[in-house]
Amino acid sequence: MQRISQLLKGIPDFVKIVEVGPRDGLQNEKSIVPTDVKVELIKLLVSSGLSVIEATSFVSPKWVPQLADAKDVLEGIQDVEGVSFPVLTPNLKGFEAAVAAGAKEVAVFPAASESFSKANLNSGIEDNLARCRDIASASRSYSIPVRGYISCVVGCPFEGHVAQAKVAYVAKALNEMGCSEISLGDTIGVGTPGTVVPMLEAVLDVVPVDKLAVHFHDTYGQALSNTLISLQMGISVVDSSVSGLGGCPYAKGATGNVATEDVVYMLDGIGVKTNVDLGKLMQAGDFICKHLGRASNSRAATALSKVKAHASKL
Ligand SMILES: CC(C)(COP(=O)([O-])OP(=O)([O-])OC[C@H]1O[C@@H](n2cnc3c(N)ncnc32)[C@H](O)[C@@H]1OP(=O)([O-])[O-])[C@@H](O)C(=O)NCCC(=O)NCCSC(=O)C[C@@](C)(O)CC(=O)[O-]
Repeated sequence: MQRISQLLKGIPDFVKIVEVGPRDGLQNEKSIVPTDVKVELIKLLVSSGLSVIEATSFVSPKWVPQLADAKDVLEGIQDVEGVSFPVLTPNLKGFEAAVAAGAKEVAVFPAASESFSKANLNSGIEDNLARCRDIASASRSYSIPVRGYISCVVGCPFEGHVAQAKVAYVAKALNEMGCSEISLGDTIGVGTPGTVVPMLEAVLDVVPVDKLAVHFHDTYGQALSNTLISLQMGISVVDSSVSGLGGCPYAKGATGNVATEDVVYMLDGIGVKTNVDLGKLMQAGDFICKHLGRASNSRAATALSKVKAHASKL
């Protein structure tokens, strides 16, 4: 027991979970999910206790048709108080539309890989950072916090391994432009603690730990190990997606983010507070999985549902 507490010593007492299911989770779904289903999903997630839920993106509907209803989604949750609903904005056009629709927090999303940046945003890293700076500067006049994502922090579907120095370069740029939080994304889920730790060390040299978040996709089943090692390095913000929804259009077979239910189950198990009720979170997961007609990718939710079904038969 003594040994275990030694190993868990560096882990923060409280972890903020940033739920990205309604955005990252749904953005690649082929069939358009109706706006009222998205709104209901967000409200169910709110009732589980989550304090930050990324609601949608103000991107080109030609690039991401699934999120073409961004304005309507924000309208549907405008009466919900006490929760942050950041939205993705790739350029000033998206930023202005988001502000007009009532967004109170936005996120920019450069990549650490040139090829991924071009595929995802039709612009290279430097051009994209210039757009992020424009958004960061516009946001100051509205007092709107800007979150910065970095995609491909350990691997890129086009270029393979991504150098830590490139990630640190983009992280430093986002920090200098005033981003309130910088989320490090293993977009295609190829990282292991062997690649994640050196990447985090390089970023921690240029950005304070309390500004960092981690964003792991679970393609190779490494997301929980990568999350735990990041917490051991002092990071206290974790992005995750209810039921592990999501994928990446540029990497065949890439899966969604680590499931929020699995993160909450692990954190509950090691005594770290999240203020998220796992049972209510599972109801949100059930709701969206039923709508999509598929099983949950959360191992914890699947196991707990089976235990519950078995108990109800006794
Ligand atoms: C950046 C652009 C817009 C450039 O796309 P572009 O085609 O180069 O844009 P453009 O400036 O040439 O304009 C072309 C058309 O798009 C319109 N347009 C231009 N901007 C907007 C906007 N904001 N909202 C709505 N419409 C817009 C613009 O008005 C014009 O309309 P038209 O005259 O042809 O009718 C495009 O590439 C785009 O929308 N990309 C977004 C892709 C995306 O959302 N990817 C998924 C999110 S990233 C991610 O998931 C990774 C992350 C963050 O989760 C981290 C991780 O997992 O690791």
